[in-house]
Amino acid sequence: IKHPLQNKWALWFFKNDRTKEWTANLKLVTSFDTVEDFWALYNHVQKASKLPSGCDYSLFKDGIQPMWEDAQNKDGGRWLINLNKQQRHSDLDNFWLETLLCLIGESFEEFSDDVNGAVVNVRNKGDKLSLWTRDATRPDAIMKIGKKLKDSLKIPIKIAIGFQAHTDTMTKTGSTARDRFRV
Ligand SMILES: CN(C)c1nc(=O)c2c([nH]1)N([C@@H]1O[C@H](COP(=O)(O)OP(=O)(O)O)[C@@H](O)[C@H]1O)CN2C
Repeated sequence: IKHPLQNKWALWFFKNDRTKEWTANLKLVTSFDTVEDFWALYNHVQKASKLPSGCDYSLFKDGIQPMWEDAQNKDGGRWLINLNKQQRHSDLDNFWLETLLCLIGESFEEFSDDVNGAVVNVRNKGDKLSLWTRDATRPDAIMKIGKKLKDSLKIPIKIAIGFQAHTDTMTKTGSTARDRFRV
C-alpha cells in the first residue's frame, strides 16, 4: 500500500496570460495524499527553473485556494524569499523541492497547522519563494516557521527574510509590503 500523508495537498499552476484576469490564469493541476503520488506528480511536471517567466507553482492544503482572498489566507501572511538571477540555476529547484518536502512532511511540527501552503514565482526580475501561514497575529508560530524554513533551505544566518501580512501586500504601492517579522 502507499504511504499516507498527514494532509491532502493540491498543486496549482499559474500561467501569465495578460488577456485574462488573474484568477482565470490559476489552474488546479491535481491533489494527492500519499508519498508515492507526490513523487509521481513531482517527477511528471516541469521544473520551476524551466518555466516561462510569469508562471507560478503553488502547493496548498486541499480546500485552500492559493490566493489572498481565501477565508484561510485572508488573515495570514507569507515568509518571502527573494532570489537573485543566478539563483534560478543554483538554488531555485532545490529550494522549491525542499519547501515541498517540509510541507508534506509536516516539518513545522506543532505549528504545521498554521501552514497553508507555498508559492514559487518565476520572474525575470528575480524568482521568489514564499511560505503562507494562516494568521499574521501569531508571532510564536510565525517565527518558529520562518526559522525552520531558513534552516531547511540552508539560507545563511546573515541573510534576513521577511514576513508580510497579505493585507499589506494587497494594498502595497511600492515593490514589497513592510515586514511584520524578520528572521
Ligand atoms: C483575486 N485576485 C485578483 C488576486 N488574488 C491573489 O491572491 C493575487 C493576485 N490577485 N495577484 C495579482 O498578481 C499581481 C502580481 O503579483 P505576484 O505575486 O505574481 O508578483 P509579481 O508582481 O508578478 O512579482 C498582483 O499585483 C495582483 O494583481 C497576486 N496574488 C497572490
